[in-house]
Amino acid sequence: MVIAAVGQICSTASLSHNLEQCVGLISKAAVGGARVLFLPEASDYIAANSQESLSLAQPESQSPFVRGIQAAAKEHRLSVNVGIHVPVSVPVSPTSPGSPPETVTKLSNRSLWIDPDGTINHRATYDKLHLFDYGLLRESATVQSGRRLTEPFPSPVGRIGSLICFDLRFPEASLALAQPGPGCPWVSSPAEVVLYPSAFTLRTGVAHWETLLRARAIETQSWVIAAAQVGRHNAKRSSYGHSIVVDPWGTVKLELGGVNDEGEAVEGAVGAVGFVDIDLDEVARVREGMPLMRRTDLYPLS
Ligand SMILES: O=C(O)CNC(=O)[C@H](CS)NC(=O)CCC(=O)C(=O)O
Repeated sequence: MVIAAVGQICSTASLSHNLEQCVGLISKAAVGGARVLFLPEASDYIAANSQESLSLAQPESQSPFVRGIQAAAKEHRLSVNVGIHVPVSVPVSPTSPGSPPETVTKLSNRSLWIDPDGTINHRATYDKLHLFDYGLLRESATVQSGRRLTEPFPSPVGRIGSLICFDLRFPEASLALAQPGPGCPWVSSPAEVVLYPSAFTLRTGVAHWETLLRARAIETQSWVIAAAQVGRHNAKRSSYGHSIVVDPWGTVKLELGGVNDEGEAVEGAVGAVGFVDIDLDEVARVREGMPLMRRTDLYPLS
């Protein structure tokens, strides 16, 4: 058994305030005996609009937010998974034939893994593949979709498959990580834990959040860990909260607080940290007890 901690924050456009929240949670997680802390998507900031989001992003290697998380992870000897934004240069097709190639700056919506010595595990970096365009939110206006799944990587709580938020609605991605068929390069070492750091909306959270997370755990026969943003980020935007850990049988092992109907976090929900014993034998027991032999010869995953 290894203790994992899940932290819930309310990011705003103030990176220093967001860092403060995360560092506080890293310390609480360490005091509680956790080996790993899972933090939400976009822990570095949630901006009020596209321009602000683009202007706040900093390269990973120069970001005071990332450095602050690295220093706190090292101080407390703890692994940390955290969601950030990083600028990326994206080629655009020339406006007229013969004009020079141009680029625009967009963002990667990135999940980072920081080891207990404070270094970034670059093999564990994942850039969100599916972008959320719904209602007033147009993620594709600022974010460039990632180019690949990240091969499941070892951690103190088992082999991890990283996905982010809206990726939750695409079961093929989690199946490829945790129940890979022939043709997946990591077929011998599938994920045992699937991550969905998130910032879900209220409307979709009430309707879908827990059901989707439990379904992903049940069908991948994996632990599912979803650290979530909660409460009001700015005048226009709130997140649903309810960070969850689900075991490979689909039982909810941990759930943190959410928001009221107005989108205000309930008492204690911002800055909450929860602890779960991750029992990896449970993955083996569930997978051996009920083998899910996919007929990917008839319905290929890719
Ligand atoms: O905006 C940022 O900076 C960080 N990114 C997010 O919060 C993203 C894109 S707007 N949110 C989601 O994917 C919510 C998905 C969701 O709510 C659903 O699938 O129902």
